[in-house]
Amino acid sequence: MTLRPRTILHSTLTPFLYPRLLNHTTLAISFLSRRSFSSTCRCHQNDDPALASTTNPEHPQHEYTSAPFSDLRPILVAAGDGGNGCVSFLREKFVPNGPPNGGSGGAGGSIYIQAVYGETSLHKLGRQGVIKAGNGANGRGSNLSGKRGEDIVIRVPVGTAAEYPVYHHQSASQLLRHTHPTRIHLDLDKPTPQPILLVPGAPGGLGNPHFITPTLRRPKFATKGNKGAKMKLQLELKVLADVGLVGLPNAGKSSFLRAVSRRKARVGEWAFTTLTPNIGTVVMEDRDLSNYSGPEGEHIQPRFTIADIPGLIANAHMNKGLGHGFLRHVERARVLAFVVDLSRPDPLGDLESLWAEVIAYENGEDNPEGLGMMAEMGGDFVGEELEPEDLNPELKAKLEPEEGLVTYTGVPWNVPEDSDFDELPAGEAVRKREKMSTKPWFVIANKADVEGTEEKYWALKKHLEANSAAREVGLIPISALRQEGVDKAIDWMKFLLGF
Ligand SMILES: Nc1nc2c(ncn2[C@@H]2O[C@H](COP(=O)(O)OP(=O)(O)OP(=O)(O)O)[C@@H](O)[C@H]2O)c(=O)[nH]1
Ligand SMILES: [Mg+2]
Repeated sequence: MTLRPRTILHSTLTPFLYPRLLNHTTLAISFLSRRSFSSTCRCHQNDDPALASTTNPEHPQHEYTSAPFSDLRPILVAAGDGGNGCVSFLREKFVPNGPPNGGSGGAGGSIYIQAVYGETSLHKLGRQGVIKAGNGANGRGSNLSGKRGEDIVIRVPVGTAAEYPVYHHQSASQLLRHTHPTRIHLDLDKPTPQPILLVPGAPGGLGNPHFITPTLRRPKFATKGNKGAKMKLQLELKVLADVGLVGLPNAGKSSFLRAVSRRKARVGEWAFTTLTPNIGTVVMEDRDLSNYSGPEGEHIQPRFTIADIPGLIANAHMNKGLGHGFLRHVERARVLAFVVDLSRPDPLGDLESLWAEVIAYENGEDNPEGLGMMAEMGGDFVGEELEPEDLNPELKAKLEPEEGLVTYTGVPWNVPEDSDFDELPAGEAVRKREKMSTKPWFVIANKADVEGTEEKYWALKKHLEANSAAREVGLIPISALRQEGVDKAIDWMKFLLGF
């Protein structure tokens, strides 16, 4: 991504200041008003503002630029082939030329996807190579239809999004054109009790009795089953948390998480200590539990979750897109908590860079071609050519599904009428991203125990208030290290989450 100059950052920051906090005065953060800062400090400050020196020498940069965790998984799925139709005739004593009785082939198995609690990673899926459903069995004589192929249900963690490509006119069967008219983005952010159909199994061939006509009483042909469609799916696991911590490397996000939850997040003096997202849970012991229910409906102590993601960096010395990639983990957070390090030379500039990253991510700027996630991962359409059988028109008409006949329960999207399979509206090709800039947000000003940070805190506060319509600015000074002020940050989270 290209970095925006400072002046632009101002203009992107300003309109989003406290959009949901207007006129809010009840949560008076009185401790904010005249907090005296401790002057004794244990300094973990990094003098080099460019952060380069904070990089752990034992973890050279190329190690972390390769995004080591498996939250994006291209997988190849293949529906089962249809069994062939059978050519057979009744043969009995005294019935020398009996009527045709070839059974039809069984349909191939379908591929389904289901989001379940209990799965935590997409790791296993990646190792399976092609995930293939069973083939339908061939039809047999005596009108015995072939057995259906076995279905496959891909179980993924709740929070997985699946994206897959368009099927084009010539290459897809009628069936697929009905079920998959366009690129699909499926967001499995809740468990799905019923598996969702991804690729329907291919239809089986028809046995020879289907081709009886007034002039042809004993057809000596049947049709072959269709080949099962294959396609490449991009699965993406997004961490689901109520609050997302967004900050530069070393700002103290993991320290904050450690201070407020039982999560033992790794904390280090170097940038990029955190390479995979951590989720911490804050249990609100002061709340009455009767009003809250867990995923299975049972009453639980009210709680919320906080996601600590790897640090975001605006500097060009990182691979393009690395920082943005992690933002997907806070994309679905309900509240954004920006963590700034008051001990750095320009906390305001840092906050603005963070906003710039968020907005660049939201606008898809890490992906200039606008081709969406598939392009990012180098994925492409690998659907097999499903040539229509070379059949006479009468037979073709039989194979074409009748209007309104092909309805698949479990497909959660509507098939648009008259959809043009070859053309995609430009906007739809771009991966859908949630609007992050409209979420409620506040700022955690960390490392307030370090000497000389008080002035920076007030300067930052003044600047935010001057640029905001809100009366109270959620800028909470804390020391994650000493666990001071963190309760106030939690209060803000509770408030913004509506507790
Ligand atoms: N003085 C002081 N140091 C702190 C405070 N909070 C964190 N630190 C230190 O700052 C350094 C970075 O802390 P982390 O919690 O690992 O920072 P992070 O934001 O998670 O960093 P990444 O995971 O690399 O993005 C560590 O050396 C911490 O001990 C604080 O409140 N005061
Ligand atoms: Mg960390």
